[in-house]
Amino acid sequence: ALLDGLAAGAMRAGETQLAVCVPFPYLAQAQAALAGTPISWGAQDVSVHTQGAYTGEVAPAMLADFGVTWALCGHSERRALHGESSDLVAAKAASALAAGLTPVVCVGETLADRDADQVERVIGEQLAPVLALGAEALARLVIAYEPVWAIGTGRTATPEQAQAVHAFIRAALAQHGAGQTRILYGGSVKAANAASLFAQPDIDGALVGGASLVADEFLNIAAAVA
Ligand SMILES: O=C(CO)COP(=O)(O)O
Repeated sequence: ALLDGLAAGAMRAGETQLAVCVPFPYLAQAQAALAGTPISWGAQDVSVHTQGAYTGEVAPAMLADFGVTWALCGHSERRALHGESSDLVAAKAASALAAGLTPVVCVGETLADRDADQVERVIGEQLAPVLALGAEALARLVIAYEPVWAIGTGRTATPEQAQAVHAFIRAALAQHGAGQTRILYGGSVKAANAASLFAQPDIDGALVGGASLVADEFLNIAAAVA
C-alpha cells in the first residue's frame, strides 16, 4: 500500500529525485510497484564482497538484478549494532560503486560526542576512508549526515546545527575534488521541518525514516525541496 501510494503521488515531488530503500525481501515488490514511475529504489545495506561464497551476504550485483540503483552504507544502526567500522563502510561504498549502484554513505555523531565537542573529529574519522576513495568515486556517491541523537527521537537538529556539519563535510569533499557531491540530512525529518532544513546552502536533500512510512508525508517532504 505504501509503494502504491508513493507511485500514485510521485508527480507531487516535481523535479526532486525520490527513492525508497527497503529491506532485501521487499526489493522485488518495490521493483514491481515502482518500475516506470519517477521513483527509484534501493537497499538498506550491501555486501562488501562483490562475489564469492559469503552465505547470507547480498552482493551488489544481486541488487542490480532487482533494478536497484541505491544502497545505504553504514547507517548508524549498522555501525552501532553490527560493529561496522568506517573502513568497512567505505569498502561497502566501493563495492556498490563497482556494480554501478549509488552508495548513500551515512555518518553522524552520538549525543555524547556532541556534548564533548567532538562532532568534527568523529565525522572526520568516519569520512576519512570514504574520502580516500578519490574524486571520481566521491562524485558518484551521496553522503547522509544523520546525528544519532536525532534518529527516531523526534529531536531534529536545528537547521543551523545541521548546516554547520554539512559545511564541514562539504569542505572535506571539496578538498578531495568533490565539492558538488550531494549531502543529505537525516534525523526526524518531517514535512513540517523539511523546508527550513532544505533552505540551508549545504543541505541537498533528506534521508527520511519514520516519516517515509506515510506516503503523503513523504511526498510532502519531497515537495518541500526548493
Ligand atoms: O535513520 C533515519 C533514516 O535512515 C532517520 O530516521 P527518522 O527520520 O525516523 O529519524
